[in-house]
Amino acid sequence: MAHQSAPQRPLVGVVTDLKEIEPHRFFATGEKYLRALTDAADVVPVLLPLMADRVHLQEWLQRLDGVFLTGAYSNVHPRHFAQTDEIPDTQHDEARDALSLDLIRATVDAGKPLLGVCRGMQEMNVAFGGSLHQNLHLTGRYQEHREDKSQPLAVQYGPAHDVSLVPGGVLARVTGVENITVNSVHTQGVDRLASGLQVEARAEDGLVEAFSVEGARRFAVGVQWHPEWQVLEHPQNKALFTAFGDACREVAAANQR
Ligand SMILES: N[C@@H](CCC(=O)NCCCC(=O)O)C(=O)O
Repeated sequence: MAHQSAPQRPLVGVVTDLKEIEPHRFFATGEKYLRALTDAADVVPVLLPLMADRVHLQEWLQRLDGVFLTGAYSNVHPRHFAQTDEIPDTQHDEARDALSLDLIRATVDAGKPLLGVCRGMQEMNVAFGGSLHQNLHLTGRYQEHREDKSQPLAVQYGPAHDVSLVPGGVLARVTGVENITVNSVHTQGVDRLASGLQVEARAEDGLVEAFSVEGARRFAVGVQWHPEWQVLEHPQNKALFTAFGDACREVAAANQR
């Protein structure tokens, strides 16, 4: 009897971060993202090392069924979206910028699903020509969006504010609700939204908290909050990961035909 290959869960590329752990450099990512991908999206995460100088994007994209962009304490370097000088004492990760920004455009061009969280959402906006506020709290226009680092993680990633979902939008359809209470762990935020991005959610202060990519052939969404945090305890966040996983399953099934 011919061997019937078991249905295989989609493979999803996860962009890593550069970590200096003396005396070496590592490419790493947060466990909570990987567990949300396995437990809520039901996909198999594959870490993508920050080796834009060694690996052609298409070598990955031809084999991946989707791409996931994690959050990170580092910030997108302002040279990618503004002429303003680098703000002193800001953590950057230029190796991640070098991979992520090109990978975002290539992923959407290839019609592969894309989900960006926090820094990943900010990268999507920059990758398509948008800009970021480098210090939301200094603009005088927004509520506090930073976490209190003196608090336990459960508080830092706990409920912080509500976001209103755009009626009829992707997130409204996926979650089935009009508002979500989200966590907030970010210093930067969307200033100019890139053309071609559709607002999906806003905070009470008007800050863009989520968008989708207009014209993307598959699911392509960025959210400023952290839906991966205790994802199974938050139905809307689980629905977001499930929708991303479903889009990746469509790609995987098409590739198996
Ligand atoms: N550095 C950016 C993005 C914030 C972000 O992604 N925070 C995540 C913290 C660590 C984690 O949960 O992975 C900003 O400050 O706006």
